[in-house]
Amino acid sequence: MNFARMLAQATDRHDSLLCVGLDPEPSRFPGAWKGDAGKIFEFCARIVDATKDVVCAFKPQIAYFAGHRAEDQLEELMAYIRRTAPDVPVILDAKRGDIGSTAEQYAREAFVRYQADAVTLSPFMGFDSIEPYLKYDGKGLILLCRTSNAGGSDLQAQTLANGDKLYEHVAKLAASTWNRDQRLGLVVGATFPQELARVRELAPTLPLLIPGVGAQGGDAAATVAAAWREDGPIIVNSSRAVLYAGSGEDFASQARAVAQATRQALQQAKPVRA
Ligand SMILES: O=C(O)c1cc(=O)[nH]c(=O)n1[C@@H]1O[C@H](COP(=O)(O)O)[C@@H](O)[C@H]1O
Repeated sequence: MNFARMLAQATDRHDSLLCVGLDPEPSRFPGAWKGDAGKIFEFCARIVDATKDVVCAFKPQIAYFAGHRAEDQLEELMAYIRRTAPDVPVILDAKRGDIGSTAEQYAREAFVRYQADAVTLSPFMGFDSIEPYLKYDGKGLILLCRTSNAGGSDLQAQTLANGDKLYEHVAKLAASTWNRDQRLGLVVGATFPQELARVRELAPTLPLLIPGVGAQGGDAAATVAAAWREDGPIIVNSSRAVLYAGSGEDFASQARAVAQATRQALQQAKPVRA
């Protein structure tokens, strides 16, 4: 099944706009697992078990695995999610961007090695750095547009010769010429609700991956108000606030409680249908 359809079904079935980000940091693991990079898979699998019925997606961040020489555990985790939560799409957060021949290898990594349903990409190197990923039917490509960090403004807020800010230009391209077969989405931080609303205006129906609620302080209600549309999917990511909600043996149920509360806050912020 393609990414867009999986996302729509998981969003509906679980009544959820929440994506749980899988950013395993061993130094924050509970109890006896603390500091043990050999427990990355187990930690993430427990989080998946505890939240799979309250999310619209999972988003493993590849650096948290690669940084600990734990790519094998990421492969295991991807297979585990596929097996135990087959209806939940998985976005591999890799933020790749390179010339076409190298991009082909990154695309292979995301979609063949890890079997992801979608991947995050940097659009900085232009369309030919994105094109190789389009060869994989049905997969979603989510381009960085207005990132959640303060430094995102350094480049993304610069005004171009045509009067657009760089992030606006990215949104326009993704909503038009670059979106050849309707598989592009955009990353926009919850920490910048005004820019989020602007991106939604420029790209009314594109899926928006919105990180920054939870640990980065973005507001769930403001996020939904700025970006949610009946025909424009949003995927609101929270990682650390969910993963490290508890530090004891009950960490998974604590994670579930925070995920449920975040999911509810997002649902409640949706406009009531007339
Ligand atoms: O592409 C992303 O997911 C991303 C883009 C962005 O602008 N900001 C951002 O925080 N992220 C990722 O989203 C997650 C946010 O984690 P928390 O701040 O712990 O919720 C991390 O995995 C980041 O790498």
